[in-house]
Amino acid sequence: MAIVVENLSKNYDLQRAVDNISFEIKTGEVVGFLGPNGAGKSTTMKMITGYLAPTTGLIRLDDLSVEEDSEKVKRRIGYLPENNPLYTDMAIVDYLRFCAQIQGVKKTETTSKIASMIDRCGLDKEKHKKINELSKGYRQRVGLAQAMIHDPDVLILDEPTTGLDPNQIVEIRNLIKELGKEKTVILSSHILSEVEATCDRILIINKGRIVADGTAENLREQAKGNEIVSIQIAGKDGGVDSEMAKKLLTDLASVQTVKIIDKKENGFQIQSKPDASSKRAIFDLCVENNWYITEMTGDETKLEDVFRKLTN
Ligand SMILES: Nc1ncnc2c1ncn2[C@@H]1O[C@H](COP(=O)(O)OP(=O)(O)OP(=O)(O)O)[C@@H](O)[C@H]1O
Repeated sequence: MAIVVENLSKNYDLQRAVDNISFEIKTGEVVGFLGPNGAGKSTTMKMITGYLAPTTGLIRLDDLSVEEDSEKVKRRIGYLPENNPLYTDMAIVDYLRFCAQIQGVKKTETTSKIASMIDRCGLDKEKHKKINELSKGYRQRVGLAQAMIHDPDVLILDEPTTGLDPNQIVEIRNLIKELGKEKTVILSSHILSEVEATCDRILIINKGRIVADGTAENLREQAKGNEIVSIQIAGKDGGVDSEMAKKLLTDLASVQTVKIIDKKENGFQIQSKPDASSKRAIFDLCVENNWYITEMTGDETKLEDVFRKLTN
C-alpha cells in the first residue's frame, strides 16, 4: 500500500510542528524518519494514522483518504506509538485478544492470529506472563504484535528501539526488516545507525520540514565536499622542512588548501579543488623529493556529518 502526503502542516496553537511537507512512499518500502528531538516526526506519524487531524494538507493510502475514509484506513494501518503504551496488568495473550477485538479481527480467526503473532514476534517463551513481568525488549515485541494483529498493509513505528539494550536492538531491527519484506513501513528515530541499518530510504526532518530524502548512500553523496586527504611524510636522510613541504603541496595544480596538522611528524591535511583528486600528484611529489609517505588516509563523508550539517 503506497502513502502519499501532500502539503501537510500541523499547528499546535501558535507553534507550527509540521510545515508544509510532501512525500510519497511506495508499497513495500521501509522508510526512516530521522530528526532531532522536536523535529515533528511523531506529529507526522500521528497524522498518517489518522490519530491527529492535519491543520492543512492531504494524506492518502492508495485511493483511501485518511480524513474521509478514516475507519477503512485504521484497519489497514498498524501503529506502535512512542513509549509503547500497554495494559501492563494484562497477560500477553489476553492483551492481544483485546487488541484483536478492537481492530475488528473475526472471532473465528482471533486465536490463530494471536498464535501467529506470538510466533512471529518471538514471544513464545514468555507468552504466559503478564506484561508488567516482561523486560523492555519483550514489551516492545508485544507492542509490535498488537500493531500487526489485524495484518495491516502499513506499519508506523514511532521510535521502536528506544530504551532497548544493544542485543534487543538487533533483534527488533531484524524483526522490522523481516516485516518490511511484505509491508510498507515507516519508523522514526533520532539515531542514525538505526535508520541506516533498517531502512531503504531516509527522510531527514528538521523543524517540521523535510531537509533531505534518499538512501544513506545518496545522502552521503549529496553532502560530499572536496576530497580531503591526510598524509604523514618522512625524509630519506632525516627530517623534512614542513613549511617547504607545505608550499610544494600547495603549488600542486589540483590542491586548494594545505594545513600542517602535526609539525613534528610532518602531518598534513590536503583539500583538493572541487571534483579533483590530488592523491597521485602527492605521491609523485614525494618521490621527486625523496620523501616517504608513512601514512595516507582519505576522509570519508560520514552520515553523521550529513545529519549535523542539515539539522544544526
Ligand atoms: N500535543 C501537543 N501540544 C503542543 N505542542 C506539541 C504537542 N505535541 C508536540 N508538540 C510540539 O511539536 C513539536 C514537534 O513535536 P514531535 O513530538 O512531533 O517531534 P518529534 O520529532 O517526534 O520529537 P522526539 O524525537 O523528541 O519525539 C515539538 O516542538 C513539540 O513540543
